[in-house]
Amino acid sequence: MQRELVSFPLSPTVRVKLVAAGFQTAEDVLGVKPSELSKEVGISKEEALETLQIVRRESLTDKPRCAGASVAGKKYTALELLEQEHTQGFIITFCSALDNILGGGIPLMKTTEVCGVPGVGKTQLCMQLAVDVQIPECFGGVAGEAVFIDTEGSFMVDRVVTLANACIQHLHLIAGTHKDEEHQKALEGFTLENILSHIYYFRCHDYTELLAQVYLLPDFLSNHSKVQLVIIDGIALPFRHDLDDLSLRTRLLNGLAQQMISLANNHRLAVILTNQMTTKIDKNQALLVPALGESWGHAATIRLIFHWEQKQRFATLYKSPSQKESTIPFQITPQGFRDAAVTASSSQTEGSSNLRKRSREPEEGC
Ligand SMILES: Nc1ncnc2c1ncn2[C@@H]1O[C@H](COP(=O)(O)OP(=O)(O)OP(=O)(O)O)[C@@H](O)[C@H]1O
Repeated sequence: MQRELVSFPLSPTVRVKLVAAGFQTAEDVLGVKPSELSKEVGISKEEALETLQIVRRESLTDKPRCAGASVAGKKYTALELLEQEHTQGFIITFCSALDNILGGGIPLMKTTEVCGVPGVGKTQLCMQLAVDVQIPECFGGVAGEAVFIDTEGSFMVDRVVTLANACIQHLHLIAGTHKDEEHQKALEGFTLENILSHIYYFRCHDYTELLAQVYLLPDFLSNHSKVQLVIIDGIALPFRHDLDDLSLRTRLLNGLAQQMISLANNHRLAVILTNQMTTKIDKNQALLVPALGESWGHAATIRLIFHWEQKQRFATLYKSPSQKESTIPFQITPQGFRDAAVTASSSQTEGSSNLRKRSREPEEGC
């Protein structure tokens, strides 16, 4: 890896400082920790992290190019892409209405952002998915593992235990109707202990820790090849409270979004990001919109918005490259994330989601 640092898309100031400090090639930089780089070069920790992210990302895409198989140059026919789409897995949510509007569940190889007001059920979905991703293949699952990055401290292990036990119980019921060896064998490994030990939990207290964690993920994933789901629960909190420099914030967020997209593609896994809602005043109306601004809206491939309508929770598929915009009701039961109890007004609707500002409604009685 002898690519000169001057050929990387770094800011001119950082480039000059790197060269002045004696860093010439990508190889010189990649072995250095962000805090050391910051000290040695005389740049901020954020700039050091961003520099390492850029160099690392560019170097990764250079590798296949050097091997004579450029990623950029690799061509697929539409038929190959169609086959890829058909073989692409999904992680079921245990809410069949949500799975349906998503085309089968949370897709692997894509980034999905879940936005919503506090208490609407974002973390509940994340914890549910960390369990569901482990469902064995013969039960329609992807038999994977999960990485859970928690910026808000919302992860509750007791709750995961409840969700996991409910899932185990559900699979036992299904296995009762398929009394073959494959299902019985798969169930033997699907224990509470195994489920909990295949959720890798990281707590990040600020955006530096979050960026560092994301920066280290490729190495972690190389050693944990069964990980099929990476969750960042609370993407907005570290960036909304600790960072005043808005242009730096945008650059760091763009870098993070790019990193998550390449993780999803390179490791064939699903990425889930949760985001808060914030109030935007538009034509004298207060609207609830996802935090982090409009440019962040392009970061994830799929965007779901969870919201309340009176006493009912709803999920709106707001953005998807392949599925139409739809709204479905859901509920959080003691067993986990589930379909809403059927009522006349809670059937699937297209489009229109009322995301206007309104005070938080009380819980549904479940
Ligand atoms: N055992 C349970 N039984 C029923 N509902 C539950 C249970 N545990 C949690 N809930 C529901 O889930 C809600 C919390 O949802 P969650 O933590 O996912 O919110 P969130 O959207 O992530 O909010 P925040 O942005 O504050 O993290 C609770 O208010 C409650 O309604």
